[in-house]
Amino acid sequence: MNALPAYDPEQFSACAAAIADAAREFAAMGWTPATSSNFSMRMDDGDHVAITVSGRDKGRLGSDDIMVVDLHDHPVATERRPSAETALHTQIYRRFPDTRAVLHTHSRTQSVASRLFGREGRVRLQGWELQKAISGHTTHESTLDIPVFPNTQHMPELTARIDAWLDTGRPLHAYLIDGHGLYTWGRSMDEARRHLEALEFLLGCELDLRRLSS
Ligand SMILES: CSCCC(=O)C(=O)COP(=O)(O)O
Ligand SMILES: [Zn+2]
Repeated sequence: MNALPAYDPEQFSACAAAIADAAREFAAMGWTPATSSNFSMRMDDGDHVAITVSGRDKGRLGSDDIMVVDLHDHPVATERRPSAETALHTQIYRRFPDTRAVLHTHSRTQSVASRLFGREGRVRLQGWELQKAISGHTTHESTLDIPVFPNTQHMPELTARIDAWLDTGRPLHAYLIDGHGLYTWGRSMDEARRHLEALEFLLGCELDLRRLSS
Protein backbone atom coordinates (compact mmCIF):
# COMPACT_ATOMS: atom_id res chain seq x y z
CA MET A 1 0.00 0.00 0.00
CA ASN A 2 1.34 3.48 -0.88
CA ALA A 3 1.90 5.87 2.02
CA LEU A 4 -0.05 9.13 1.89
CA PRO A 5 2.11 12.04 0.62
CA ALA A 6 3.36 14.28 3.43
CA TYR A 7 1.78 17.31 1.74
CA ASP A 8 -0.45 18.20 -1.19
CA PRO A 9 1.79 18.17 -4.32
CA GLU A 10 -0.52 20.61 -6.11
CA GLN A 11 -0.17 23.11 -3.29
CA PHE A 12 3.58 22.66 -3.44
CA SER A 13 3.63 23.28 -7.22
CA ALA A 14 1.52 26.42 -6.90
CA CYS A 15 3.75 27.84 -4.15
CA ALA A 16 6.96 26.86 -5.97
CA ALA A 17 5.73 28.62 -9.13
CA ALA A 18 4.80 31.78 -7.19
CA ILE A 19 8.21 31.81 -5.45
CA ALA A 20 10.13 31.25 -8.70
CA ASP A 21 8.17 34.01 -10.50
CA ALA A 22 8.74 36.53 -7.73
CA ALA A 23 12.41 35.60 -7.34
CA ARG A 24 13.06 35.96 -11.07
CA GLU A 25 11.67 39.51 -10.98
CA PHE A 26 13.67 40.44 -7.86
CA ALA A 27 16.83 39.06 -9.48
CA ALA A 28 16.15 41.17 -12.58
CA MET A 29 16.03 44.21 -10.28
CA GLY A 30 19.47 43.27 -8.90
CA TRP A 31 18.10 42.46 -5.45
CA THR A 32 19.47 38.88 -5.19
CA PRO A 33 23.18 39.07 -6.14
CA ALA A 34 25.45 36.00 -6.10
CA THR A 35 22.86 33.41 -4.88
CA SER A 36 21.87 35.61 -1.93
CA SER A 37 18.28 35.97 -0.69
CA ASN A 38 15.65 33.39 0.21
CA PHE A 39 11.90 33.06 -0.19
CA SER A 40 9.13 30.96 1.27
CA MET A 41 5.37 30.41 1.28
CA ARG A 42 3.20 28.68 3.82
CA MET A 43 1.48 25.90 1.89
CA ASP A 44 -1.46 25.09 4.16
CA ASP A 45 -2.96 25.66 7.61
CA GLY A 46 -0.76 22.83 8.87
CA ASP A 47 2.97 23.17 9.19
CA HIS A 48 4.21 22.91 5.60
CA VAL A 49 6.37 25.69 4.21
CA ALA A 50 7.80 25.78 0.67
CA ILE A 51 11.25 27.39 0.84
CA THR A 52 14.27 27.89 -1.41
CA VAL A 53 17.07 25.33 -1.27
CA SER A 54 20.30 26.82 0.11
CA GLY A 55 22.84 28.29 -2.30
CA ARG A 56 20.74 28.30 -5.48
CA ASP A 57 20.69 31.12 -8.04
CA LYS A 58 17.46 32.87 -7.10
CA GLY A 59 17.02 34.27 -10.59
CA ARG A 60 16.71 30.80 -12.13
CA LEU A 61 14.73 28.73 -9.67
CA GLY A 62 13.16 25.50 -10.90
CA SER A 63 10.97 23.20 -8.80
CA ASP A 64 14.13 21.27 -7.73
CA ASP A 65 15.37 24.47 -6.11
CA ILE A 66 12.39 24.69 -3.77
CA MET A 67 11.64 22.19 -0.99
CA VAL A 68 9.37 21.72 2.01
CA VAL A 69 10.16 22.24 5.70
CA ASP A 70 7.93 22.11 8.74
CA LEU A 71 7.38 25.04 11.09
CA HIS A 72 10.37 23.89 13.16
CA ASP A 73 12.84 23.89 10.25
CA HIS A 74 12.89 20.14 9.57
CA PRO A 75 13.03 19.12 5.90
CA VAL A 76 9.94 17.16 4.83
CA ALA A 77 10.36 14.19 2.45
CA THR A 78 13.68 15.41 1.00
CA GLU A 79 17.43 15.19 1.57
CA ARG A 80 18.00 18.71 0.27
CA ARG A 81 19.31 21.48 2.52
CA PRO A 82 16.95 24.39 3.12
CA SER A 83 18.04 28.02 3.20
CA ALA A 84 20.63 28.73 5.89
CA GLU A 85 18.12 31.33 7.15
CA THR A 86 15.11 28.99 7.35
CA ALA A 87 14.68 29.74 11.07
CA LEU A 88 13.92 33.39 10.26
CA HIS A 89 11.09 32.32 7.96
CA THR A 90 9.51 29.77 10.28
CA GLN A 91 9.71 32.22 13.18
CA ILE A 92 7.51 34.65 11.24
CA TYR A 93 4.96 31.93 10.37
CA ARG A 94 4.82 30.87 14.03
CA ARG A 95 4.54 34.42 15.39
CA PHE A 96 2.10 35.69 12.71
CA PRO A 97 -0.12 32.73 11.80
CA ASP A 98 -1.89 34.60 8.96
CA THR A 99 1.42 35.14 7.12
CA ARG A 100 1.60 33.28 3.80
CA ALA A 101 4.84 34.55 2.27
CA VAL A 102 8.23 35.67 3.62
CA LEU A 103 10.74 37.45 1.36
CA HIS A 104 14.40 38.20 2.00
CA THR A 105 16.58 40.17 -0.41
CA HIS A 106 20.04 41.74 -0.48
CA SER A 107 19.63 44.84 -2.64
CA ARG A 108 22.35 47.49 -2.60
CA THR A 109 19.91 49.99 -1.09
CA GLN A 110 18.92 47.59 1.70
CA SER A 111 22.55 46.69 2.39
CA VAL A 112 23.77 50.30 2.59
CA ALA A 113 20.76 51.37 4.67
CA SER A 114 21.35 48.52 7.10
CA ARG A 115 24.93 49.73 7.71
CA LEU A 116 24.04 53.41 8.00
CA PHE A 117 20.97 53.01 10.22
CA GLY A 118 22.41 50.01 12.09
CA ARG A 119 24.18 52.54 14.33
CA GLU A 120 20.77 53.90 15.35
CA GLY A 121 19.14 50.47 15.70
CA ARG A 122 16.25 51.31 13.40
CA VAL A 123 15.03 53.25 10.38
CA ARG A 124 12.17 55.58 11.30
CA LEU A 125 9.88 56.25 8.33
CA GLN A 126 7.62 59.26 8.65
CA GLY A 127 5.93 61.55 6.15
CA TRP A 128 6.14 59.34 3.07
CA GLU A 129 2.96 58.66 1.13
CA LEU A 130 4.26 55.21 0.20
CA GLN A 131 4.05 54.13 3.86
CA LYS A 132 0.42 53.44 2.98
CA ALA A 133 1.62 50.43 0.95
CA ILE A 134 2.36 48.76 4.30
CA SER A 135 -0.75 47.02 5.64
CA GLY A 136 -2.34 48.85 8.56
CA HIS A 137 -0.79 52.21 7.62
CA THR A 138 -3.48 54.56 6.37
CA THR A 139 -1.67 57.89 6.38
CA HIS A 140 1.75 59.34 5.62
CA GLU A 141 1.60 60.77 9.15
CA SER A 142 2.02 57.35 10.71
CA THR A 143 5.39 56.22 12.08
CA LEU A 144 6.89 53.04 10.71
CA ASP A 145 9.96 51.74 12.50
CA ILE A 146 12.12 49.15 10.74
CA PRO A 147 14.52 47.68 13.33
CA VAL A 148 18.09 46.84 12.35
CA PHE A 149 19.38 43.71 14.10
CA PRO A 150 23.11 42.89 14.28
CA ASN A 151 24.19 40.26 11.79
CA THR A 152 25.26 36.83 13.01
CA GLN A 153 25.68 33.40 11.47
CA HIS A 154 24.04 31.96 14.59
CA MET A 155 20.31 31.87 13.85
CA PRO A 156 19.16 31.27 17.46
CA GLU A 157 20.80 34.58 18.44
CA LEU A 158 19.00 36.42 15.66
CA THR A 159 15.61 34.81 16.32
CA ALA A 160 16.00 35.64 20.03
CA ARG A 161 16.51 39.34 19.19
CA ILE A 162 13.45 39.31 16.92
CA ASP A 163 11.39 37.53 19.59
CA ALA A 164 12.51 40.14 22.12
CA TRP A 165 11.30 42.96 19.83
CA LEU A 166 7.96 41.20 19.27
CA ASP A 167 7.53 40.45 22.96
CA THR A 168 7.50 44.20 23.69
CA GLY A 169 4.28 44.37 21.64
CA ARG A 170 5.71 46.77 19.06
CA PRO A 171 4.45 46.23 15.51
CA LEU A 172 6.79 44.52 13.06
CA HIS A 173 6.26 44.48 9.29
CA ALA A 174 9.90 44.08 8.29
CA TYR A 175 13.43 44.22 9.63
CA LEU A 176 16.92 44.82 8.36
CA ILE A 177 19.98 42.79 9.35
CA ASP A 178 23.11 44.92 9.57
CA GLY A 179 25.33 44.54 6.50
CA HIS A 180 23.04 41.84 5.22
CA GLY A 181 19.57 42.64 3.86
CA LEU A 182 15.84 42.97 4.43
CA TYR A 183 13.12 40.58 5.61
CA THR A 184 9.45 41.32 5.05
CA TRP A 185 6.28 39.27 4.69
CA GLY A 186 2.55 39.35 3.97
CA ARG A 187 -0.74 37.51 4.15
CA SER A 188 -0.30 36.64 0.47
CA MET A 189 2.60 36.67 -1.97
CA ASP A 190 1.11 39.85 -3.49
CA GLU A 191 1.05 41.62 -0.13
CA ALA A 192 4.61 40.52 0.68
CA ARG A 193 5.79 41.76 -2.72
CA ARG A 194 4.07 45.11 -2.18
CA HIS A 195 5.81 45.46 1.19
CA LEU A 196 9.19 44.61 -0.32
CA GLU A 197 8.82 47.06 -3.20
CA ALA A 198 7.60 49.85 -0.91
CA LEU A 199 10.41 49.33 1.59
CA GLU A 200 13.06 49.21 -1.12
CA PHE A 201 11.73 52.56 -2.39
CA LEU A 202 11.43 54.13 1.08
CA LEU A 203 14.92 53.05 2.17
CA GLY A 204 16.29 54.56 -1.05
CA CYS A 205 14.50 57.84 -0.24
CA GLU A 206 15.91 57.89 3.30
CA LEU A 207 19.44 57.31 1.96
CA ASP A 208 19.02 60.13 -0.56
CA LEU A 209 17.76 62.46 2.17
CA ARG A 210 20.77 61.71 4.38
CA ARG A 211 23.12 62.21 1.45
CA LEU A 212 21.57 65.49 0.36
CA SER A 213 21.28 66.98 3.83
CA SER A 214 24.84 66.18 4.93
C1 LIG B 1 25.91 34.29 -0.75
S1 LIG B 1 24.70 35.02 0.26
C2 LIG B 1 24.99 34.45 1.93
C3 LIG B 1 23.82 33.76 2.57
C4 LIG B 1 22.60 34.64 2.60
O1 LIG B 1 22.63 35.67 3.26
C5 LIG B 1 21.44 34.36 1.81
O2 LIG B 1 20.52 35.13 1.79
C6 LIG B 1 21.33 33.11 1.00
O3 LIG B 1 21.41 31.96 1.77
P1 LIG B 1 20.64 30.63 1.32
O4 LIG B 1 21.20 29.56 2.24
O5 LIG B 1 19.18 30.87 1.56
O6 LIG B 1 20.93 30.40 -0.13
ZN1 LIG C 1 20.65 36.66 3.40
